[in-house]
Amino acid sequence: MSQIYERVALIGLGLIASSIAHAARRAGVAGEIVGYARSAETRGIAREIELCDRITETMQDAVEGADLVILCVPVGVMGDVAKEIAPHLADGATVSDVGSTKRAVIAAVQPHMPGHIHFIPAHPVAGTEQSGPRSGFETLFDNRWCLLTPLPDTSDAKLETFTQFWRALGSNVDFMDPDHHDLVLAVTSHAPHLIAYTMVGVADDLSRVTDSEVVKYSAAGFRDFTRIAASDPTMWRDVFLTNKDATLEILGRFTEELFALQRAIRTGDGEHLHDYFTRTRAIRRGVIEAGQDTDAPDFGRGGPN
Ligand SMILES: NC(=O)c1ccc[n+]([C@@H]2O[C@H](COP(=O)([O-])OP(=O)(O)OC[C@H]3O[C@@H](n4cnc5c(N)ncnc54)[C@H](O)[C@@H]3O)[C@@H](O)[C@H]2O)c1
Ligand SMILES: O=C(O)C(=O)C[C@]1(C(=O)O)C=C[C@@H](O)C=C1
Repeated sequence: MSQIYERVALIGLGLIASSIAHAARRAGVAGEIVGYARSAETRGIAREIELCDRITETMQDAVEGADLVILCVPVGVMGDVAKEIAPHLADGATVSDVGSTKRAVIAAVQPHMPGHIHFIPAHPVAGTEQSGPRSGFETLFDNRWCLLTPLPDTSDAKLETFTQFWRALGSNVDFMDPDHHDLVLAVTSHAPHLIAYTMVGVADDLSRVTDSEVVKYSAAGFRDFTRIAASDPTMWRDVFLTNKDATLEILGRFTEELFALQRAIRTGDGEHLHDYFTRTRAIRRGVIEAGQDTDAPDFGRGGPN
């Protein structure tokens, strides 16, 4: 793969930035990768593991001369970071982000962007419950979606170059309206995280269920909940505060369905339960048969019942 950007600046050296650094290096798409982290400890780790070609002490030094700048910080501070870097951005640079919500990030960042800058919001739909500069790995984005929510006046040429960048990192790229993005992610990521947090909180509240029992006896479903509930609290606080409407809409619907299932259990309405679980199973199998879940076991094609 050949170089796409001369200098890529990563602001905030956590899971996503460190994965971008590894994947960009693997693909050879950046002439130089420059990183900025606000804490001296993180900068020290980043230097020690040689995460980037250069680690800077200030955001200004990181973005100066960069033709691509990616904001890899929690969504709640995107606006502050955008404001701080704005005067130092190179002429015609592309600025992007990796935030899990898009409408609020656009509202926070766009007003600070000078006219010569091309702001292209992005969301790689790939992650783990880990955080920090050591947690990244080069295959994180392989075969995952990266959703771009370009603004109406985005230059076609800059968008094409940026799309090539994410494809080179291993992602499939798709384009979405920011509000639609936030609604889709509320269903597929944000509400499920809140449900996992709640379920683990409930288990923790039960006096008989000690921490060790939760881990020791957890079946696959609950094990996934505990993994997800170990995700970064700052990141997820910001996700919910910046995707309020869509998350509340989905949680409202979720609660209605949950009450209906609760009622079916109480009244012994096995038919309702069976019909419901049959419908949800068909959805899962449909996804697998359509080839949309590359991680999934082969249940949909004649595997175990
Ligand atoms: N973790 C995931 O699964 C995942 C997946 C896709 C997108 N995202 C998004 O990516 C972004 C980063 O998430 P992450 O998982 O890499 O988090 P992380 O906690 O691993 O890294 C975030 C980094 O930002 C730094 N930071 C926080 N506030 C800052 C500030 N004001 N100025 C400079 N640096 C600051 C933190 O110190 C940390 O190093 C978030 O917006 C998140 O929504 C996360
Ligand atoms: O696998 C995980 O740990 C994740 O939760 C990753 C996940 C997701 O919900 O799929 C979480 C938030 C992101 O914005 C994108 C990806």
